[in-house]
Amino acid sequence: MDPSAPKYFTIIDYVIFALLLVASMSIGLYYAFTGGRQSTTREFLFADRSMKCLPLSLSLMATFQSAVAVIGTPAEVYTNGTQYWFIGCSYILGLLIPAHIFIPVFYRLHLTSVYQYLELRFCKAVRICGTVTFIFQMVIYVGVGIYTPALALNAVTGFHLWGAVLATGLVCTLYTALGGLKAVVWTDVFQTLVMFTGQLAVIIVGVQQAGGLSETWVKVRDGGRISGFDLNPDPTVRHTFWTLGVGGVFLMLSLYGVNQAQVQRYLSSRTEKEAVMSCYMVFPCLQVALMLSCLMGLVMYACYGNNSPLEQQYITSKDQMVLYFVMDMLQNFPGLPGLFVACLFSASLSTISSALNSLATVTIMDLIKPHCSMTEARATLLSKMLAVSYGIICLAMAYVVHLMNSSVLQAALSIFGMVGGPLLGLFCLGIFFPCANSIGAVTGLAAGLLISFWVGIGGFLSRMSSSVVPPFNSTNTVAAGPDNITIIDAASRPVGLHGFYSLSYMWYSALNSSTVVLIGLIISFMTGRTKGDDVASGTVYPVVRTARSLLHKLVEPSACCTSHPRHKIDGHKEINGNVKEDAGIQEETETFLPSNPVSHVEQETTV
Ligand SMILES: CC(C)(CO)[C@@H](O)C(=O)NCCC(=O)O
Ligand code: NA
Repeated sequence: MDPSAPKYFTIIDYVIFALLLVASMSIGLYYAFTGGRQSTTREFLFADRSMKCLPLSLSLMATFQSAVAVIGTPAEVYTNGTQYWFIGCSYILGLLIPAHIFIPVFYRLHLTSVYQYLELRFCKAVRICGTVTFIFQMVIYVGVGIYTPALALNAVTGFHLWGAVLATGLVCTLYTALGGLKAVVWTDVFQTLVMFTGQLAVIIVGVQQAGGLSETWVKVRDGGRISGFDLNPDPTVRHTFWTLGVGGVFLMLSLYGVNQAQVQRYLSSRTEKEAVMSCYMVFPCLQVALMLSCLMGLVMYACYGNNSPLEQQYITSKDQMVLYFVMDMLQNFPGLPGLFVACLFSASLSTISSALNSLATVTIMDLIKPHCSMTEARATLLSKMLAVSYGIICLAMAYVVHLMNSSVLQAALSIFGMVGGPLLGLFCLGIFFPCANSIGAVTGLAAGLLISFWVGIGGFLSRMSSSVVPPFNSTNTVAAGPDNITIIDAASRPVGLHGFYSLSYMWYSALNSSTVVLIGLIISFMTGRTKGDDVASGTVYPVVRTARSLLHKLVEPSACCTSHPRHKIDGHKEINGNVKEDAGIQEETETFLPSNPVSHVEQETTV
């Protein structure tokens, strides 16, 4: 059979794909007609603040794991080897810090959106700047998320491009608008399982086609696809242990620490402990997801070696490789291509729905409600209409993405770093630096975004114009192990402004968040820093005191049994999350700052 001929779906494949959409829709309908029937914003946006950690952790993982990762990671591993796998190291600190610093601060303030924190800590203007930046980030990201699976499907199977975009966009918008956060979380759970199953099925069949496990291993090892620790400190090398393991921590913090979509899940937990647990449980889920997508890249290499379908010009971009591989290898397994396409779209649906729900949340809570009072029923109706509107805006954005052209994984992670990075900096400025003031915060954010777009767009343009150094592709991999790559890079290392532009995209988040903190502090000191007493209580994390008490516990282990306040949280287990004004938590909050906590938050949160 001619390998360049388009591969077609069988009827079973279509049925499986349709089943995914029907099942997701049904979950949406179920939550539209049960419980409180989505009649309050508390239910629609916060799932009644009663979620448990298992569904939450799967949902937390699903939010930023879209078809982009399912398609992009194997393509990356196929071309450049397993170096990217080291991003898994960044998950450790990238989740521990949110669990023990961001969640306690945000949860105890009873926020309605993470941007409300910015108003409590700084002022209304900072809150609005943060909200607008977030909306900008998520709309672009969702555009990429809707477009990616549809494009790959179109290129390989001839499936109608805009048909797929519209089908996913509309189904997703509908179940998000009908079922609220409960539907979003439970479809995430279902879709994550479909995603894992699809990937696993392809890997198993792929290993079989490559001649078994040991044969697969020999092929990828001889092909130089197993990378060791690359400890090259050069920040312009795209993927090294430092860019992935350290730069990745900042990326993770911007996503799992301060991104509204994730914080909303922490806030909808029954208890703070449950929120922290869900954050812990994301770790194994993320590692499984990363492992499956990296393995898929290796299996693909074992099957094609250096004769990639891209090289043979059966396809036109790296991002079509995974789907080509699936259609090529799974031809004789009716239903499996459909399962994988369901996997791909599951990954994206779970991302889009989380994004739409969080976009509706910030728009109502940060932009509308503070400025005009309305009844609960009105606010809920408005939230649903906002979810639909954002669905349509994101569909339009998919068209804009269609006009751009870049490797989807790098594009998505660059957006996180370019827009999420400055936001992370803004929150860090507030949480760790009591002296920072509002003017510093706004100026810092502006400076961070400026540098970010300068480097990001400069880098994009200079990569476009200087395709002198060919991307590391399969022709020169035969002889070149990972060491040779470094030499090629070093020889052509760019200088001056070009050096600045060629900063690895994995450092964007770190660079941009540090810029915000640095500029924010300088401006704060120039315009009169905030005095300790003027900082709203509970909005600052006491770094020094926590470090000192940790040290104390290490030196004197017996002291922890008497002075540790943990038993107070445990005492809450049986108390339902609604009763948060309980004395135990008040006391906990007081360990942050010794004055009356959350008094001024209440008017807005306990509607
Ligand atoms: C963001 C991480 C690193 C962790 O969640 C990973 O899921 C990923 O590479 N995501 C790429 C973007 C996407 O899949 O939409
Ligand atoms: Na997803």
